[in-house]
Amino acid sequence: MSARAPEDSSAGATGPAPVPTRTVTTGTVPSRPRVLAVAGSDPSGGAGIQADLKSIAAAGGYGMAAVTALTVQNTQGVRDVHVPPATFLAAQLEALADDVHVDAVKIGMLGSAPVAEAVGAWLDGLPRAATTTRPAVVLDPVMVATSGDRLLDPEAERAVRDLLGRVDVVTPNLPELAVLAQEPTVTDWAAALEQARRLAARHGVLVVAKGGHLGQAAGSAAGAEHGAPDALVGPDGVLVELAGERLRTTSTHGSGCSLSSGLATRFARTGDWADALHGTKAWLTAAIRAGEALRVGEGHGPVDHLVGLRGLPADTAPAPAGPGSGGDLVALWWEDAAPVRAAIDDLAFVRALGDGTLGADHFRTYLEQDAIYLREYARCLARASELAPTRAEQAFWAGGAHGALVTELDLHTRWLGGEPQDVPASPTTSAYLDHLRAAGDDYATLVAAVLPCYWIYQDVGERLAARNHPLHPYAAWLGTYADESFAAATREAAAILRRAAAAADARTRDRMAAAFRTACEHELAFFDQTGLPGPSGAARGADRRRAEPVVAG
Ligand SMILES: Nc1ncnc2c1ncn2[C@@H]1O[C@H](COP(=O)(O)OP(=O)(O)OP(=O)(O)O)[C@@H](O)[C@H]1O
Ligand SMILES: Cc1ncc(CO)c(N)n1
Repeated sequence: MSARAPEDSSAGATGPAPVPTRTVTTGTVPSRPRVLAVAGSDPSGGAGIQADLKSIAAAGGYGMAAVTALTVQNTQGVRDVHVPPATFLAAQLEALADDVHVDAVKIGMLGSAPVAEAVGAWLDGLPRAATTTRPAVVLDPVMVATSGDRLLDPEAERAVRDLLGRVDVVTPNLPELAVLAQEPTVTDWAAALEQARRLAARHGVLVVAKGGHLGQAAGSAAGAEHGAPDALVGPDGVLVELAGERLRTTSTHGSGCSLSSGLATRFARTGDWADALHGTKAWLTAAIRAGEALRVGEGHGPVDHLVGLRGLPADTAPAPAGPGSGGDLVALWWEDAAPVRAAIDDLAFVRALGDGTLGADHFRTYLEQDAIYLREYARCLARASELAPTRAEQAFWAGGAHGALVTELDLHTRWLGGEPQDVPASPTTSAYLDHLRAAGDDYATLVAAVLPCYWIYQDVGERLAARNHPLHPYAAWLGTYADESFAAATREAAAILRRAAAAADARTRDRMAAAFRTACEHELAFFDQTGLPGPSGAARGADRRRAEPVVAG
């Protein structure tokens, strides 16, 4: 399962091996990989082996753990560290290797140089690359906890650096990246990617550069403007870059541990580091978002590793395992669409609607197209009602169709002073409607295609409604967004989609994911069709282009 040979362990002494992102295996990829975490223990359950085991399970693997160190730790900090003899860790690793076929290894906190050296010796004894039996190895070079406490002796940094040539992927945060590269800590993302590339080239290893610490070094506490990007970087540069929304939360304790063990598990299932990082990032973002609700501790709380299990009705089995299906698919699809949603918030039209500077002509053009859209959208909801497998779902979609025609369309025509006359559907409106109709008789795909219209409207609307005030020129309009019954309908539509996804086979789930994503992109194009120029036009271009093939097809 390994992507590379372990020979070049002495930094820079030999030429680094090429680092492919897609591993050619002679065996089959296991659907339930056996994944070993070699890491420290965090009694608060958010980081270390406790996080790893939950993360591995959430990604569909079987988790095992060899403990390198014990910490006295809660969400506020690390009070003490006890490192048992390295020989005891070596005995744990040996006992496992004697008995269990390990598909992937994640290495976390090592604590001391002798422990790091014992792990290195164990890695050296594993079967060589290009066989079916060598596990993929991810190293999370843990040096400092989220709370700021040290978790590695300074003299052990060299021993961790020595492991770089023996692993497939290393996942440093920005300060750890600098220590490994033996260079100053960088403060911007472009410099981080360049530093990661140098490290990858020097050691023949793939580097996942993590943007969680961006903004901190520059002194801005939240760093919201930096986002939370991650990237997979090889010796020749960036292989995959994932934009990430920076969530305003303190629930990030153990996010690095969770990322690395999720990555190792997903790689063992797919054989592709880029896919594995993509899936892990989508899951982790959902897990960070859900962390606060766990209400664990007063400091940096844990992420909710099992976010994928929440919200599934008790009578519904989780979706069967398969690449990319890690529990709550609908939450993952929503997270996957985060860049599209961010681009909607960023549109000149949406900003101007929020701050009240939107011209009446632009608003009118938007409403006219939306009225045309709503009449057809109501027909799609009526079609969902026709296809619904239960009476409750049939009634729900019939109610949705009625609501779109009566409540929403009435509002439009009142605002416009009558039904739009002789206004043709724009290419953008037609393309969106064609996409909805393309689901045909496939109920699950149709439900996936119609949901973004509810969800994005409700989500964007919530933020717009928060900016309303009595003197706002569109006060009456923005007021309609804060409607709790619409929010409830959105939740119900999402629950129906979740049930449909849980019952669907893998091919249908793929179709559903594409229908959901494309509908999100049509939402972006729809909001943007009034031709209002905005500062972020270049960023939006990519999303618009993705929606275009649907117009052609
Ligand atoms: N506020 C946030 N919002 C969204 N994602 C975040 C946030 N903070 C961290 N992440 C993500 O969590 C992962 C871990 O990132 P980070 O750079 O914080 O690693 P770390 O310092 O090793 O983590 P740890 O907190 O476990 O020590 C990355 O995927 C990062 O993008
Ligand atoms: C045991 C352990 N490993 C790693 C981290 C880093 O988050 C931590 N806080 N505790």
